[in-house]
Amino acid sequence: MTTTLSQVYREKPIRLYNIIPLDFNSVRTVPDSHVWPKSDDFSSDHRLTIPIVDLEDPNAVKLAGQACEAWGAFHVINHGIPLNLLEEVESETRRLFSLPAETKMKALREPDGATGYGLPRISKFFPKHMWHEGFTIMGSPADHAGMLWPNDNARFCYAMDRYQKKMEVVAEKLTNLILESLGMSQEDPKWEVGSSPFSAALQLNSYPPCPNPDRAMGLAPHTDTSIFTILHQNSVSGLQIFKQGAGWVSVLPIAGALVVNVGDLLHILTNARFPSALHRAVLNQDGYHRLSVAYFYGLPSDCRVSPWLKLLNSVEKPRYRSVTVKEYVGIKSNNFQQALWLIRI
Ligand SMILES: C=C1C[C@]23C[C@@]1(O)CC[C@H]2[C@@]12CCC[C@@](C)(C(=O)O1)[C@H]2[C@@H]3C(=O)O
Ligand SMILES: O=C(O)CCC(=O)C(=O)O
Ligand SMILES: [Fe+2]
Repeated sequence: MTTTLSQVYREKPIRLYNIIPLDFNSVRTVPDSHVWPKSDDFSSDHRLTIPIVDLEDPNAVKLAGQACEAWGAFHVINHGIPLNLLEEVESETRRLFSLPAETKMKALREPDGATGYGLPRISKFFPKHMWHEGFTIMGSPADHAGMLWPNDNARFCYAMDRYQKKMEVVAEKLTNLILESLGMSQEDPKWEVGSSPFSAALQLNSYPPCPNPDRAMGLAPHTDTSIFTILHQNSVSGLQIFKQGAGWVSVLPIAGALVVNVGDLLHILTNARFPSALHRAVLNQDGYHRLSVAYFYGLPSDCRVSPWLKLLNSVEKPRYRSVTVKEYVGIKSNNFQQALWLIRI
């Protein structure tokens, strides 16, 4: 029997304190639980930018490979997602987070669950809470959406379902692009799983206006556990990517473009040639509400990952041992930023 991510999380329950977001509509000051130490510097370099890859450009393969190697991230344009679908998903996301706190609490993620409303899973690793509320969807959003809007969830569900279907197509295109950039073919990866080799999740993120954006954190630094993540952000900036040698770099929104960032699974599969991008979200200084929608393209829990043999030779040896996704998620749930280091050979 295959293990789902929900089953993996069932073994790692999270305390309610680390799931329940603040009632952002009623707070006028930042409570101590959300004030981050002065030593945390949220500034970034605005002069550098991640590359832009145009999927209709004949050079897209080369550019995507270079971007993954140097940045672990890039903007993608001409991706095939209609602008009106991005707008609709954004407006349904806003509608969800604008609900009263007590309504959102009806769809609170279970302590041992994977989906629903709540703080990010990484909250338990930080002494302070984040100025963030999220809603996680895996497959159909109908159950939790029904708890929020018993009679009026069709529009939300339809938008999220349609978005996930279209995103899967973009993710497949990007996978082929990435494989090609590594000199591999679509048949080269031996995923060792059943009929559907991939699994995905959608994360709706909300960063409400904050009375003291210099001392509160939107989303703390982390890498994603995905192969890669495809992010839509609204027109409010906040995303930053850490670049070796340069520090934190802002990823300013480009209308209609999506941000792709390399996750830990691709890091392992490429033997760290495409390193997973360390990123965070800081808060807007001008009191705007920031929203983002992350599509995590990953592999099923029972899938085994190890560096692709085709990328190895007598000089380049595997840096990571073989792990199942389930095992890796388990290691990350306990050790967070040390997870890749803990599976190195
Ligand atoms: C598939 C997933 C990736 C994610 C954990 C999750 O089950 C759903 C939420 C995702 C998210 C979003 C915010 C940052 C992050 C590290 C977290 O705490 O929850 C990611 C998780 C991840 O990539 O590991
Ligand atoms: O909101 C953002 O810009 C980043 C979101 C993110 O990193 C995530 O959902 O994993
Ligand atoms: Fe992320």
